[in-house]
Amino acid sequence: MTTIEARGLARRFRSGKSDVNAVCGVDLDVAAGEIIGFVGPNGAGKTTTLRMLTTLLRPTSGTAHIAGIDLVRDPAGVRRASGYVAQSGGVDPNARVAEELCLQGRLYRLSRADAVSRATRLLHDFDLNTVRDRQVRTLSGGQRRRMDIAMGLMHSPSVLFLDEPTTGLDPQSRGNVWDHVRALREDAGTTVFLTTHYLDEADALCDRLFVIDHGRIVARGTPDELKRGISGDLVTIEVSGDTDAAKVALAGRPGIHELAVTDRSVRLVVDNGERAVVDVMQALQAHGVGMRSIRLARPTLDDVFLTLTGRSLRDGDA
Ligand SMILES: Nc1ncnc2c1ncn2[C@@H]1O[C@H](COP(=O)(O)OP(=O)(O)OP(=O)(O)O)[C@@H](O)[C@H]1O
Repeated sequence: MTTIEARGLARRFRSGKSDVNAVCGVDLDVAAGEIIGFVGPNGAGKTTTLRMLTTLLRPTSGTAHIAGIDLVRDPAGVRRASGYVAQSGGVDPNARVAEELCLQGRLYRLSRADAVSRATRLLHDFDLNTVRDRQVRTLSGGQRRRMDIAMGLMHSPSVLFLDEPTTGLDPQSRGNVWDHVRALREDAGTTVFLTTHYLDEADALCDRLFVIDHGRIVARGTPDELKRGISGDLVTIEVSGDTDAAKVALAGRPGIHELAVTDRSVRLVVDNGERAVVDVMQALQAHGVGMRSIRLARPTLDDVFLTLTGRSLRDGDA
């Protein structure tokens, strides 16, 4: 089932005398239970797209449905079906954690009893029980971010939008937030659509990525598909015998784009690394060529990003 569907979604801003086309006709299809990463350099149009999908900003043109509900015709319905966690959560720093969660539930018209029971569940799920009576301003960065996410989940939305959920967190807290995001999908089948500036996060956490640049989607696919789309995988084989014999064994095999022989090793650029490793081992064995080691390397998402946008995400940050 498609949970997020957008067609030709666009937003233009008037800036002085000129127009800024922040988002220029974005199509999105996200299935229920997917974790989607929305990545792009600074100013690419991520936040503007997210603000449209969460009804905070009206599209200039295009349509979108969230959980089957029309964004423009029924924005209140979309807000009931989805949760949004902004970059800086709008929580009162002096409020107490459990009380603030209950208040959020009441804003979504949960009964008092339902709000308490939902808050109790989320405090448990997000490891916040020990800080339930603390003031929000006393929380650590990771606790604070987990609380922001819990706030977005009080009304049990089927879709959760997260704007840079781990920015500024230390590696351990980031890993912890990832675990909680994964658990949302495992336990409740929640669809998660997140923006991130961390390509390792996109790689480790997301099922699929949409790469946006200059307001347009320039690539989409699983992290592996995107990496493969760049240049193929790299297989390096160290042979114990004659490298020329290895070359004869491997030349012209399907899926191998490039074959280079050095002193003791053979270097291949291949379509699909896993498949090629098996194929290469069989071919060498069949030709009686001994092998010391075989190594598979993939282009990183940084390579993908650089190729697609001409910028590294890190440059963008700088
Ligand atoms: N209210 C506005 N008025 C004029 N231009 C705007 C407005 N909001 C955004 N823009 C412009 O639209 C473009 C897209 O901005 P957006 O904030 O969506 O990018 P982003 O991908 O979220 O960037 P970042 O990674 O820096 O948060 C930018 O050129 C930005 O300057």
